Amino acid sequence: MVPPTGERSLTKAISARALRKVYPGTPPVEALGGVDIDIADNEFFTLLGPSGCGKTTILRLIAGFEHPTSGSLDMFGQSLLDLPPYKRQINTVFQSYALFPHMSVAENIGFGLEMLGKPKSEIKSTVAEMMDLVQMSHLADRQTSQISGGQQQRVALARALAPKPRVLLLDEPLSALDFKLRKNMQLELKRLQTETGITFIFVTHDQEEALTMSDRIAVMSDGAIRQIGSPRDIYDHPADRFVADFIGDTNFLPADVIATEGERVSLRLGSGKTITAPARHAGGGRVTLAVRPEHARLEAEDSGLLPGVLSDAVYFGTDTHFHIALDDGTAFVLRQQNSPDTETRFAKGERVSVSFPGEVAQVLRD
Ligand SMILES: Nc1ncnc2c1ncn2[C@@H]1O[C@H](COP(=O)(O)OP(=O)(O)OP(=O)(O)O)[C@@H](O)[C@H]1O
Repeated sequence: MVPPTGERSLTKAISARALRKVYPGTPPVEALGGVDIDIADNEFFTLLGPSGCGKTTILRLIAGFEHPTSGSLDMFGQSLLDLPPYKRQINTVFQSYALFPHMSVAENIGFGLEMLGKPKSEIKSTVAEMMDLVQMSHLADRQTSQISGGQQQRVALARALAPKPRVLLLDEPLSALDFKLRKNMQLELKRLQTETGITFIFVTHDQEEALTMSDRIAVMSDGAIRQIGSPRDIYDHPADRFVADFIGDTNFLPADVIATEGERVSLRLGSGKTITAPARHAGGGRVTLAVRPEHARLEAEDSGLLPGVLSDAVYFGTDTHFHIALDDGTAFVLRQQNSPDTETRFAKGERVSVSFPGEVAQVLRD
């Protein structure tokens, strides 16, 4: 049976400690430099980062296609390291769906179960259940060479889910789909994860995909994890400059700490004006402030925090992006939502200023 849906349990599906992988070669490549991760049972967990940061290596270690150089890797409390891939109760969905083109949808979905030697009646009922789950029952007898890319993706998912793995690994499974289909499949994947209760570990370099689907995200760079948290946590409270830059758009402003009081700091901005902001990282001196474009306001020259010149205003339908060349030499982008009664108060070339509440400014360590 498919595991029951419901509250995510705190059982650890996957737990890695000091997980390190060096690929041999001249010179050897350290793909993972000692990573700690805990992924909860029934969690939609995403590994997010730029190309080459080590995401796929983590999946390959979990699947058993590669062996770690050092460190531990457990699944539901038991070490995976001496278990061959076929004994791991883990399945993988690849970017290339790797379907058999001359087999029907139903035959493709049942293939893994046949290989496992399951009885015919069980295969039949599981295949029917899986086709229903991915809404492909109406195309059961169609060859997979004669269905669309999005439909092939559904079949690949159904085939991977059919043996009821405890953990499903998904390596950029949506990247071959066009924009609209990808959006639909994002919702679909989240639904499948919730309905089956299977732990999904999803790899992507697309931050929007990660934000919309995941319970938690691990942001990676250079074989290390920079931050693990909920999408909101990572967007609103990036741990460092890399995360703030990689997730969404951010303005970076230089500032000097002039006083620290408990968890708040007073900062002097490039314009000489001061603000108070929450400080999650101790330390004084020069810091970087990160301010999201949608958290700032455009104001008249004298009333805001940072004066400058409005260099461009780009209309995007739902919102307008204002580009401001600040007097201290920093470029700032500010985003304002449009509504039928929004009127642009400022013209290009006009002197303006930028304001934001201290609460929304993130004080970053570099
Ligand atoms: N078999 C291999 N032999 C040698 N180096 C490898 C091997 N596989 C991966 N690497 C290197 O290890 C590093 C991490 O690769 P990995 O495939 O895990 O990254 P990734 O984050 O999944 O990247 P992408 O998004 O491009 O798939 C890269 O520098 C890559 O070149």
